[in-house]
Amino acid sequence: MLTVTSMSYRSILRDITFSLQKGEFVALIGPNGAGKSTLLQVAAGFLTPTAGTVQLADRPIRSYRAKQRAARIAYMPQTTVLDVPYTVSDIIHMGAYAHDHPDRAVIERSIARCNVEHLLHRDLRSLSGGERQRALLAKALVQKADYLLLDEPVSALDIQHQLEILTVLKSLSRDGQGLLVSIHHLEHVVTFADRVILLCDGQITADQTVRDVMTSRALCDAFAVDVAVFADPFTGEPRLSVAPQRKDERENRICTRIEEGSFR
Ligand SMILES: Nc1ncnc2c1ncn2[C@@H]1O[C@H](COP(=O)(O)OP(=O)(O)OP(=O)(O)O)[C@@H](O)[C@H]1O
Repeated sequence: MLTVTSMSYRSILRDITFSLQKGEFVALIGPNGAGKSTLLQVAAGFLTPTAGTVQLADRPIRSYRAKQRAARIAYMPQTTVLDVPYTVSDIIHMGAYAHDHPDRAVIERSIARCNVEHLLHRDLRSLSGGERQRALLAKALVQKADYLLLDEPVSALDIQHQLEILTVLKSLSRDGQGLLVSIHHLEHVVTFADRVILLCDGQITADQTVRDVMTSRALCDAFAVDVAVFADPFTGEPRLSVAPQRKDERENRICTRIEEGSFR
């Protein structure tokens, strides 16, 4: 288990406590500047908290050597700036650094899952934003880590690739990996996540099931939008609709039209 306890980071994060278990798909949501990227970097061991602890399997995350940690946690940043002539193939194979013997089957499966076969010999710097994001995600998958901490991994993808990649991530969690994924598209959160951590102004304001958070007043307060969650009439799956909050509602801090759907 990855456990964050009473963690603060400078003035950006305050008193953060949560845990991530293998097999969970946890969505990290919150407004711009709430601290999601910073939280992921601290949880992944790349930033040292100014208070509190981050433990991985009952050991401080910072006590792991880089290679040991890479075998347990794969972290994908929101943006990656690389000004060296690596091909996509080079980058993806770097993910295998965490293990003494590269797992060919996992490398091939990750390449296929992220749909980057046709890009393998391209210079990473020449790719489009979405192509680059899929290549870097393939690298993270190749790490075969127990936990994946992914910062907006589908933000640059077209809708088909967003759904394909989120389906892949969901299947990884079903197969036993623990995922903490920052996502701005609330519809995707409803469809794919098991649990939601809502971060507002550096503090966790909700850490509950999708059903609890995505129909709660907290969501409206956090984003100042009008939210409706309902059961898809054809499939029964949860669906979410968002609209700008009406001015009078915003001033009165009234959150309207939150409907409990009959989804699972
Ligand atoms: N290196 C830094 N120095 C100073 N302030 C920083 C630094 N990194 C982040 N911040 C600030 O910390 C806050 C949280 O930033 P962070 O990137 O973690 O937010 P976020 O929730 O990921 O936002 P977004 O949704 O826009 O990606 C922001 O106000 C940001 O300006």
